Amino acid sequence: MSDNINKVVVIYKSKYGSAQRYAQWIADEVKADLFERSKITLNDILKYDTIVYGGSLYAAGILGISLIKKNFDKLKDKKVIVFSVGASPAHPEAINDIINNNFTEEMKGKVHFFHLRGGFNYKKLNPIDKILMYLLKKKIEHKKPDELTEDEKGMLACYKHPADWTNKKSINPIIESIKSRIK
Ligand SMILES: Cc1cc2nc3c(=O)[nH]c(=O)nc-3n(C[C@H](O)[C@H](O)[C@H](O)COP(=O)(O)O)c2cc1C
Repeated sequence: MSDNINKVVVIYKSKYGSAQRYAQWIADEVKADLFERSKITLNDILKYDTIVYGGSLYAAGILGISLIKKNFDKLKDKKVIVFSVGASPAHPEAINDIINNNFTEEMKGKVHFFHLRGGFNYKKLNPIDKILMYLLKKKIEHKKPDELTEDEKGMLACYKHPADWTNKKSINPIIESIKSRIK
């Protein structure tokens, strides 16, 4: 690890691999330790100065965010960076919704938050996710074409053609945040 950054850990929870890929890219870039969420305890996390948590989005929730939420009292004096990974593009309304759905008021003031785009492959979903996404598709299709938002149109297109928006460059703001000493 280079001298100008503190001890960094990257923790992730992913179902189909996008959040894992981003976590791996980030950990490689700053030479941080990398753990899947179930493989690290709170006591181990407390040994680090900077905690980066990444989880993919399912029904507006960041997978495994309870690890940070439940223990925030013990983590709040450290630098905490959270990133979500989802099908939604990172526009301000989407980011606001993610923050409101997943963070306490205290976390909103202290956590450095980023949203990254993952991927979507309907054919590869497990049976339950497939049913959920099928129902979402039906709900979107029920709308009149001129009522569809750009995101909904984009989502419908993904059912036919798998999408992979993961892009190494999009981790750059997170890398900057890890390297900056300001908490
Ligand atoms: C059942 C289900 C619910 C989802 N809900 C959301 C969501 O609320 N917001 C979003 O942006 N993406 C949502 N997605 C898309 C996933 O977040 C996206 O595919 C992501 O890349 C998955 O990351 P992973 O490969 O790390 O599991 C959902 C996908 C499924 C299958």
